[in-house]
Amino acid sequence: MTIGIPKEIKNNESRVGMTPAGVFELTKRNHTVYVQKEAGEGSGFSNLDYENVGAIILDSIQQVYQSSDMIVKVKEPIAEEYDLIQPRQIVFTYFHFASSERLTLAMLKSKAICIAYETVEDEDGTLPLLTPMSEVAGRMAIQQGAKYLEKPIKGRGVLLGGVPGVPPGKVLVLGAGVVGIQAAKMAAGLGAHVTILDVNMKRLRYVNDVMPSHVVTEFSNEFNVRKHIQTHDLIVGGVLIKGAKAPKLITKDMLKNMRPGTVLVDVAVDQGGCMETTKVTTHENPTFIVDDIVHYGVANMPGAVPYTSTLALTNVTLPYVIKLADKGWKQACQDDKTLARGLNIVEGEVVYKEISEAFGWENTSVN
Ligand SMILES: NC(=O)C1=CN([C@@H]2O[C@H](COP(=O)(O)OP(=O)(O)OC[C@H]3O[C@@H](n4cnc5c(N)ncnc54)[C@H](O)[C@@H]3O)[C@@H](O)[C@H]2O)C=CC1
Ligand SMILES: CC(=O)C(=O)O
Ligand SMILES: [Mg+2]
Repeated sequence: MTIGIPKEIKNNESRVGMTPAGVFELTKRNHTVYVQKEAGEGSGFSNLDYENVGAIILDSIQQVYQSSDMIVKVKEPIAEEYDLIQPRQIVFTYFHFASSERLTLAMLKSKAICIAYETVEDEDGTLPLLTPMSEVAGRMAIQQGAKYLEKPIKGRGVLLGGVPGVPPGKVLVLGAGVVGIQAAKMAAGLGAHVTILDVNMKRLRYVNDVMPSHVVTEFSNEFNVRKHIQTHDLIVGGVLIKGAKAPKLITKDMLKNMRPGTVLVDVAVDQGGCMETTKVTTHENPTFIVDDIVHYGVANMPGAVPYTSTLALTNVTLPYVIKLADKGWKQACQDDKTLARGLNIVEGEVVYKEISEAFGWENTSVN
């Protein structure tokens, strides 16, 4: 198979879809790998690093898309990339379709096979290709939140860890999944008081077992959310309903009950956000203010730490890339149900029901 690795063009996205180690595994199996010039630079990989393991470097993104049966990348295609995608081309990347009707329509029109990292799902319901990036984003949420709590950038002016004689800051984490647990762990490590909410009692029991006593679990319901937003300095949104739009746990009317300078880091922004006033932002311009509340809505948080994130992502994607390359998508998905759950759009048809539901569509195909 021919496999193409384009350079990411989303704002401040420095990850790349494959490392030289991944290319090595594919060329060893007689696949051809095209890498766009400088695609790996932001993650510390030169053109020569790729050439040394048998990749062919192409000058332009157009050449990569035109030459490849399968595109392996990181982020969802952005508007400039829509027309590059070819009918029956496999595109293996994050898509987050439920948050963008425009992207969904463009991919339907392309007649490509869109396999979304974020819905590849193991038998036990875990998401092996989302997990490492959620680990990164959960940890980063506290780093970012701590920074935006500083007064010069309109935060409340609270030091999360406090100091001797002064109580620590308070962090509220919505969702005790991968993002939530990593955020709670980082916040607890800084000495902050942490409250973590989920609707899944198994997750809360687990958190209660493994976290120190200044991480307190509570069931997630509107009453508890309304109560805690009044007293917490930093609120991290990490809820997910697989493949679907995130539920809005913090509505606009609730902002007036928060103290000015409270910081909201809505990590779930890529699935539409779990806070009503969330908007997608970029690393260049990560925050905005609504009713004196600081909002952070970067949808590619791990893109800012590519040296860590590219390795963490490609560690988990490579085994599936190899299966797709060796067998083609149909056979690979027949043989591996985990991978098959990643199929979102196939040649003009939505094959993942939460996506059609997100837009209220009954008909799932275009002609
Ligand atoms: N902005 C970014 O750069 C990144 C965003 N993400 C996003 O972060 C989100 C969370 O991802 P993960 O932690 O991996 O998901 P996960 O599936 O591990 O955890 C989600 C948790 O939300 C809980 N939940 C569902 N409804 C809830 C409710 N009403 N109240 C409280 N909890 C509720 C679930 O029970 C689950 O424990 C996803 O949308 C993911 O795409 C992940 C990585 C990077
Ligand atoms: C998961 C995701 O959207 C990201 O890593 O950017
Ligand atoms: Mg994202």
